[in-house]
Amino acid sequence: MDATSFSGLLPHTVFNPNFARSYAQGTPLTSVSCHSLEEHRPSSQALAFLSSNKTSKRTSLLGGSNVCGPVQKRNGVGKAFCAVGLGVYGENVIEHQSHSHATEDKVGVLLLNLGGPDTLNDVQPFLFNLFADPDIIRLPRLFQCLQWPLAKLISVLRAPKSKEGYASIGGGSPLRKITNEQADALKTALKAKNLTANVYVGMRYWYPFTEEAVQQIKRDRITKLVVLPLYPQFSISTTGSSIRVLQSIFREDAYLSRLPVSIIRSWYKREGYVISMADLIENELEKFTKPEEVMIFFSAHGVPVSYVEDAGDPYKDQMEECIYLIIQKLKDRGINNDHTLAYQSRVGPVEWLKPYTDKVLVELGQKGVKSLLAVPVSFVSEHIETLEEIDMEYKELALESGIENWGRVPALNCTSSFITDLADAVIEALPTASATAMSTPRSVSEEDDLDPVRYAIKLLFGSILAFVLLFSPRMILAFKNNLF
Ligand SMILES: C=CC1=C(C)c2cc3[nH]c(cc4nc(cc5[nH]c(cc1n2)c(C)c5CCC(=O)O)C(CCC(=O)O)=C4C)c(C)c3C=C
Ligand SMILES: [Fe+2]
Repeated sequence: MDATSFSGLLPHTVFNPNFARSYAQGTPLTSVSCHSLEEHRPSSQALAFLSSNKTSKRTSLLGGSNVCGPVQKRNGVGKAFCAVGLGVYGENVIEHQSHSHATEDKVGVLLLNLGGPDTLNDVQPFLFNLFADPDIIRLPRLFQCLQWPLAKLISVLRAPKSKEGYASIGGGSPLRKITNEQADALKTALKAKNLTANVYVGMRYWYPFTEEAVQQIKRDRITKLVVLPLYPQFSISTTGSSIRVLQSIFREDAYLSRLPVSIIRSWYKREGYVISMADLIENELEKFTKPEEVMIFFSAHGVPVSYVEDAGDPYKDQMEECIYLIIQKLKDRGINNDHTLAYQSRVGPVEWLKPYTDKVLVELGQKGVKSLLAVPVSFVSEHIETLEEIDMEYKELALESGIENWGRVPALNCTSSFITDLADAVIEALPTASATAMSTPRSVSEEDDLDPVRYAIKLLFGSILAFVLLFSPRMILAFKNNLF
């Protein structure tokens, strides 16, 4: 498990963005924004804000600061980590006395998740929030003032296609309900292990937003916090983005910036997780007439190649290691099926991790594979990409391509061995008395954005570049090919 503990004051070093590749041991974050709930409001309000409050601190509009705090230390698990910042991992460790004198600790666990639209009306504003995230659409620095207009444009254009998907799975995302159930189950599992804790849910792009969860944590006067992103593998676009938001909230608040916090940044190596996945696979294999002939097809959520190659996102390496561990566990049980890994859910005109799920399914069918078991592996709840993309789109494609027997491993959801293991992970990660800083200072670029003249210059150049970018042949082609 890869966990990090923090509390206390802010580090004061701004790092060179050229160091951005070194994600290997740290928490990858891009621009540090002075983030607030405004960013999450439905797009019309967000855009109104864009035009009416230009000198505000909401520097995510211009984003792209590529700042890293210098915090790095060895945690209890013996792994080096970086507390904050875009892939830059300095040696300085800043430790502070935490709230360790509290007579009785009040433990909180914050589950971070992506969030999903509750209804079809929520789809476009949800997509706006997603595309407005500089960790999802990573624009070159000069273009970063386009983040919101671009998010508006893409969300409006993509909404009809997404709505169809959500309509086909019952009119909204099941993520909120399932994550709440996981939170309840985790609380019970912790209680069974003699740890009384409040478990909170904080979503990145829809309700209940991370900000709301953090406000509740403050109201409850929590004295120790464990942050558990519900993504087994770390990616800039998932855990990285959620932690960036947390850091910016904590940075602005005296109480929170002193709260001892541990962040579990990835947990795909945990024995309990690997066993739970192997159990689910074994169980589904048994439903086939000839289980030993089934191809185990891991389908991971993709990310753009540039995340891995330019920004040092450890996601691909972690995914490959995760698959290896699950396969080893199956082999230990005498299950030696063929397996393969492919990446799904590509969006936009750039190159994503390969091979692509749809292409591999067709190839396997053409090669004569007759039985296939799809295993979603980036995420622990059912959601649109399992229920619609895999169960409907990919199944249809596979059957058309010659595959005759199709199965799909369910998401872990509230599987008890999995929840019990999460409880162990939380207990192992409980922050100790001394901890390092959670939040980063504002970046040079952010400070620039507080200056109206510099802001106006950036906006002018940004608009010119926006024009060029939006009408580039690549973007036009991407829209034509339905890649948004
Ligand atoms: C545009 C870039 C995207 C990246 C990068 C990305 C990474 C990523 N996402 C998940 C998990 C989920 N994604 C979900 C929804 C979703 N994601 C994107 C785009 C990117 N994701 C879009 C446009 C959407 C909206 C749905 C759609 O229109 O297709 C969800 C929520 C699903 C739900 O039920 O509501 C999850 C979960 C991971 C794990 C990941 C990187 C590793
Ligand atoms: Fe996604």
